[in-house]
Amino acid sequence: MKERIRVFSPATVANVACGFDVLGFALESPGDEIEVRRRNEPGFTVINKTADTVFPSDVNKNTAVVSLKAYLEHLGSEDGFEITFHSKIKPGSGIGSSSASAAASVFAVNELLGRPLAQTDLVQFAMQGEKAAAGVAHADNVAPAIMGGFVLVRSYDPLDLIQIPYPEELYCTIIHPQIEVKTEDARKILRKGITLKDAVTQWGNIAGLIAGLMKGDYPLIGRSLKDVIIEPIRSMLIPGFDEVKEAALANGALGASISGSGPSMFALSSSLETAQRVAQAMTKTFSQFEIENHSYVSKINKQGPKVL
Ligand SMILES: Nc1ncnc2c1ncn2[C@@H]1O[C@H](COP(=O)(O)OP(=O)(O)OP(=O)(O)O)[C@@H](O)[C@H]1O
Ligand SMILES: N[C@@H](CCO)C(=O)O
Repeated sequence: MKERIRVFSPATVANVACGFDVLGFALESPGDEIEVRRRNEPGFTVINKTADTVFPSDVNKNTAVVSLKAYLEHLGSEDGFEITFHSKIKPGSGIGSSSASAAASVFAVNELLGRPLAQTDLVQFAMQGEKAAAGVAHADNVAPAIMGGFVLVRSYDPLDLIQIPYPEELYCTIIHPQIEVKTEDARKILRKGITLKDAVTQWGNIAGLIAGLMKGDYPLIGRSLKDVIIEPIRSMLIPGFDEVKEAALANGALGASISGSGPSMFALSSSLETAQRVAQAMTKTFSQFEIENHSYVSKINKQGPKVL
């Protein structure tokens, strides 16, 4: 039996504008890179070998360990593991930093143990990591991180995850301003109730987005990438949000919104060239607000985590 394994686990964009808590997709890059080694005794250790990223090494708080414990408990295993982080998405970035780690550890150990569980069945354990990080076991980051592509959380109870086909030539631009927004905090500011009018608009858009992805209908995707419920509130935490979004649309993006709970913003485009132009325009606009930021342009990740 193998004693160690090194894996990559992808960043993810949750919500995708109109799909709060129910839709997300995975990116080819960036992601977390971890090595998992079986210990000779029970228990867990976390080693941070990243250059400058700070995240909890406390095994009760790190999402990689919390999710792994839930997975091992399910298997009735008392094995212990050492987890070494070689690279890490910045926590609080809005591109699924906590979920990439949660997905990475359960995927890695499931591989080490000879795949006792199907990949989709790992999502429920990674959700426990999200609960530790955000206070809520939302699945819209961990499900795409583990399954790849676009994943719809049709239901939480029972958990019903649907992979949504999408056009091959879809590219994502991410702009990450150097401010931190914790998901836990960004959830507390949301209104608890919504009007029927907003609900009708929102479910029209989420249905339109799913249909647009499945049909490869770019104009429909663009018309549907709208959020009248969450974005108007959370965008107040992102200086320059309206201008940066406008810059993305003016440069050919199909649509743009907040990635997860922010502060990162995402835009979808129908070609690499457009996605790169959109990245330049968004980053330039953020800079006008004197906010340091960096951008990523990525294809959609098809497979989820991979063994390195
Ligand atoms: N392995 C880990 N990686 C990153 N953050 C972690 C990890 N373990 C625990 N955390 C905690 O999770 C929180 C960051 O998660 P949070 O959901 O707020 O941000 P995110 O995952 O980058 O964003 P989003 O979920 O909006 O995409 C921080 O409080 C951090 O301390
Ligand atoms: N659906 C979650 C995603 C966090 O990345 C939220 O918006 O709070």
